[in-house]
Amino acid sequence: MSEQIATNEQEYAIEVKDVTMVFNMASAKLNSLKEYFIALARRELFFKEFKALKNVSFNVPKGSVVGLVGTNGSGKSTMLKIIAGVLEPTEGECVVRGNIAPLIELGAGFDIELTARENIYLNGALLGYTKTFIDEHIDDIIDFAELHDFMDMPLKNYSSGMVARIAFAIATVTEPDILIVDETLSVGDVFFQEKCMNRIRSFIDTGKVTVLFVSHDINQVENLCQTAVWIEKGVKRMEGPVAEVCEAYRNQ
Ligand SMILES: Nc1ncnc2c1ncn2[C@@H]1O[C@H](COP(=O)(O)OP(=O)(O)OP(=O)(O)O)[C@@H](O)[C@H]1O
Repeated sequence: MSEQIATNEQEYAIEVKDVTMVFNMASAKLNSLKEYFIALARRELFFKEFKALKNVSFNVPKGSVVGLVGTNGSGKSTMLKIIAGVLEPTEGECVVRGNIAPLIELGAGFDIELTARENIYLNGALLGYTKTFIDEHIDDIIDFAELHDFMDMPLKNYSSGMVARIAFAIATVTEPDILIVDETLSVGDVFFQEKCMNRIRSFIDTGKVTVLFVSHDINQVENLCQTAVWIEKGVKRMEGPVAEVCEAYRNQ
């Protein structure tokens, strides 16, 4: 019996187990670090607890494509960051099996003083690629980003869309086990978005890559995903076949 459970668990790429995330928010508006320390010293600083996620649980089977839907501020990005290991949940745990390409906050690990080429090596190292691997793939990355003439320009002169192009190209140069896609692609132009979606679809077509997809474009979620999880005000409201969840979400 226990052996069967273990086998089933291995079939999940992601297990979100009873996750609660509490943020401490300062109750007063402070404009500087100086004001912060003065308020702290005077014991005038109070924090309010805010639960961004409340006992959320769901499983993502390996090779499945799952959409995460919910209105603004419902906790989707927080959930993705916990899964990607960027945030530690206050309670509960998240088990992830496989390597993740997190397409959230694209370019967050970049150094804007360095050139795009230098950032490819830096970000590649953060993603666990060796220098030899990047040497072999840098042309593919530059080709995909279509920024050949800008490779030796410091990133501070890049537009947000150009940064997103480089970041997406690096993160998806190899096939990940798990791909996490947030709204970030929306900063790219429509042609680049289409190119990114094609690459995401090609990963999905292999049947091996697990995809967790967040978008406010409900039609896109319906087109791409098989199942969906609806989170509202930090609580899981519904989980199931994508058409049913999206229908309920539209009619809320
Ligand atoms: N670092 C933080 N500190 C305090 N509160 C935070 C922090 N990050 C997120 N929150 C709060 O947690 C709640 C959920 O935010 P989150 O970004 O996860 O929502 P979301 O569903 O992704 O929203 P959107 O659709 O607008 O992107 C919000 O009320 C937000 O203000």
